Amino acid sequence: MKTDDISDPLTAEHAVSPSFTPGEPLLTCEKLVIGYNDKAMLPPIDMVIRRGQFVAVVGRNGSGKSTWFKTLLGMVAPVSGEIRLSSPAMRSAYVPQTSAIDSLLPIRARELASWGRLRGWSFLWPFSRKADRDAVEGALETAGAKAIAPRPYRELSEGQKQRTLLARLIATEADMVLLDEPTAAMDAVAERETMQRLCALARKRGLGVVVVVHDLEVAAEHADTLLFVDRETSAFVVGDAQTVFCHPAFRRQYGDEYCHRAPKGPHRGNDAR
Ligand SMILES: Nc1ncnc2c1ncn2[C@@H]1O[C@H](COP(=O)(O)OP(=O)(O)OP(=O)(O)O)[C@@H](O)[C@H]1O
Repeated sequence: MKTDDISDPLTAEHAVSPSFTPGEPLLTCEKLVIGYNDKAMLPPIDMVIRRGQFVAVVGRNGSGKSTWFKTLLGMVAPVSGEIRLSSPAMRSAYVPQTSAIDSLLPIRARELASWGRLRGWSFLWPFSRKADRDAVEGALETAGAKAIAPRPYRELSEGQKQRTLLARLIATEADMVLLDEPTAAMDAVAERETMQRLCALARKRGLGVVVVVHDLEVAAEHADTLLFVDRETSAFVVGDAQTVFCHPAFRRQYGDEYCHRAPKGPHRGNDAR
């Protein structure tokens, strides 16, 4: 697929939220303290994740990025503070850093993507509804995984597996998606395409998209909001690339170079609207 074509599938009939209000809050962290065994890892976090927002989370290894994700998802209890959802019906989906999917499982990429549609007892009749089948096909297309859909998951490269997991995530039709280093195993072209797809999910479907990414250039180019976490200086900095890259805590870790090159002014991601 050519880079220019990437966002096209999102305008088609698979759109999740035909009408949404960009900027509407999805999830609010209020004085949220994350950590394990009642021990705070970072200062209290105050932040709102909104519809249409694309947040890139950056920070050194072990700074607490995955722990924050797991806390948002209810997998780790907060030390203190609150996580408020906009409504009880608000749904989030997650792609973890390393997939726990057994690589020996005899399943094809399309079937794995269809797991995104499983709810309640629907595992008893997972492929019976046309709406589900259409959503899976749309998700495979959006994730750039159509061509690999018939192939056994275990035979895919790590980058292709990540695309399949992205398709499963899109198939969930969640309001907010959290992805922990989804492009770690991808080449530069696949990484760029994936980031553009995530941008389009935020802009055109109104999802709140939060992605952990280690490539700072990629983060600045695609996200409209950056979030920098740093345990050494107890920093949790949210803002545009300029704000984050020029923050003293960030410069202490990564040097001044990023600050000098940071795009000026509010950045709305790379997806032309
Ligand atoms: N279950 C746990 N119990 C106690 N400490 C943990 C647990 N899981 C992770 N940690 C510790 O919490 C700290 C933050 O880990 P976390 O995985 O959130 O960092 P990260 O920023 O996502 O790192 P990376 O970039 O390497 O993925 C690390 O010191 C880690 O060892």
